[in-house]
Amino acid sequence: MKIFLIGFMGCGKSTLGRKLATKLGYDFIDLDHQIEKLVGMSIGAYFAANGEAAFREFERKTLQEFNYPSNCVVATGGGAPCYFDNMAWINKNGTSVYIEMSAAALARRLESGKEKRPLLKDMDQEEMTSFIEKKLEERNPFYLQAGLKVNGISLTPDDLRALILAAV
Ligand SMILES: Nc1ncnc2c1ncn2[C@@H]1O[C@H](COP(=O)(O)OP(=O)(O)OP(=O)(O)O)[C@@H](O)[C@H]1O
Ligand SMILES: O=C(O)C1=C[C@@H](O)[C@@H](O)[C@H](O)C1
Ligand SMILES: [Mg+2]
Repeated sequence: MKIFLIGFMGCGKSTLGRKLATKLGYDFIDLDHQIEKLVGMSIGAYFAANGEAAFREFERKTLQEFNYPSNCVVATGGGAPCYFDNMAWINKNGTSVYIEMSAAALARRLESGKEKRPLLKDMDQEEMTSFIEKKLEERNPFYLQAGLKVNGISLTPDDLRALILAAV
């Protein structure tokens, strides 16, 4: 089974995904890290050098052309499902799981680590909360196409595994 974790920055795709993969005995793939490996720089540096549109193209190519093992957990980039035909591609090729959280909870979590996230790096808590609220409105129509939606607050890898296994 190929499990694609989707959701906003900070919802826990990378952190939970790695632990979930270990529990299932699956490979773990973090598409943001894969992109960083392929372009030879951080996502922040890639945004600064080439802009967001170039990043989205590269992200689509990486998502859709990666040679996935048959059993894996994939942490997608926060924006990946919301561009091109990526969400349809994800649903055609795997089981998608949306880790949902409120804008306020995401903003609290993202306070540390925002320098690594180019879309957020210059914002304070208040700006971040309203930016995330607006982005979630735009992105939810894509995220909500996931086969399964789970609440990301206090979500443990064991909870996530149980919810996924119950749903498939
Ligand atoms: N289930 C959880 N409970 C509590 N804290 C968490 C949980 N999952 C992640 N975190 C914390 O939230 C922050 C963001 O998590 P993570 O990097 O996994 O998010 P992400 O969804 O991969 O974000 P991005 O889309 O930017 O890659 C980290 O500091 C992490 O330690
Ligand atoms: O939500 C987004 O648009 C992003 C999320 C991160 O995972 C990275 O893919 C990048 O920082 C953009
Ligand atoms: Mg991540």
